[in-house]
Amino acid sequence: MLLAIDCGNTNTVFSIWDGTRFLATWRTKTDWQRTADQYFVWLTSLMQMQKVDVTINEVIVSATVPRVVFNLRVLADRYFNCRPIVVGKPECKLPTQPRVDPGTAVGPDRLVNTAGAFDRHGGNLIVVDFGTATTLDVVDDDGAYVGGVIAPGVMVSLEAFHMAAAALPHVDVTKPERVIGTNTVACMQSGAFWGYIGLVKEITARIKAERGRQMTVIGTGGLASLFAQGDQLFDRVEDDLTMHGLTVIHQYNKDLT
Ligand SMILES: Nc1ncnc2c1ncn2[C@@H]1O[C@H](COP(=O)(O)OP(=O)(O)OP(=O)(O)O)[C@@H](O)[C@H]1O
Ligand SMILES: CC(C)(CO)[C@@H](O)C(=O)NCCC(=O)O
Ligand SMILES: [K+]
Repeated sequence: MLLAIDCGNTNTVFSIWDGTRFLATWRTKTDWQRTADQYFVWLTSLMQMQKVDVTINEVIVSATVPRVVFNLRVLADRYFNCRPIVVGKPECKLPTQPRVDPGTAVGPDRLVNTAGAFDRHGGNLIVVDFGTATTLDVVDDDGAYVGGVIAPGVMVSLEAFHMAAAALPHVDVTKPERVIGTNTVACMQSGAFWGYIGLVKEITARIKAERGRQMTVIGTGGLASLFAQGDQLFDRVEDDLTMHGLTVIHQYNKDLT
């Protein structure tokens, strides 16, 4: 059974994949100091609670935080008796090589999103991922990652805003009733919500124009379904896209050996 681990700058998601479907998915805060033993205790207690009675013998990891990889390797080695595949490392092959400037270390999550989206939808895609950063990944017709856009994440900008301005509270993102806020929180929520709608609309339109073709836009990440309520931003919203991409890359590497 495969354990797929998607480690972002904020959260780390663990999913168990039985070859056909995800049996369970659990999320924890990303913390590079968490040890293999701690991961294992946490994971096994959740598995027991949800009666996921399987043996994990394969692990794939995507980590945007390089420092977490060490302890995840120890976890795989000590408790699951295997060497993990780590996306971005030379031993992990990708279905299609990215085409970017030499020396660019593309975030593994973006490579994984690319592989997952291409597997489901074929080429000419824009993947919009609302994580710690808001990223747009452009996928060519052959499935190659050919670049994109990195913007501050929604939570990052709201947190920075709260810290920088003495009179501004912390707010959660929601879809405001109206654009014109009549109190501070509503004003800030409107700025965050419609601001990001505008960002995604403008950038996807410009990407399509720059490439001179129609492209399918896929939204993923925790806030994608919220932003999908604001406008016709996406052709699809797929919350499990990154996890799906991990299973695609894992299968690809297995087939090579
Ligand atoms: N309505 C909401 N308001 C604020 N945050 C939300 C809301 N819905 C979901 N989220 C946040 O979205 C995030 C889940 O998205 P996702 O896993 O894609 O990103 P992340 O974990 O923050 O980033 P990364 O993958 O870079 O670590 C969670 O942090 C969750 O708190
Ligand atoms: C942009 C983030 C932080 C999004 O998770 C990650 O993909 C990353 O650290 N990327 C490295 C830079 C790049 O992708 O070009
Ligand atoms: K993510």
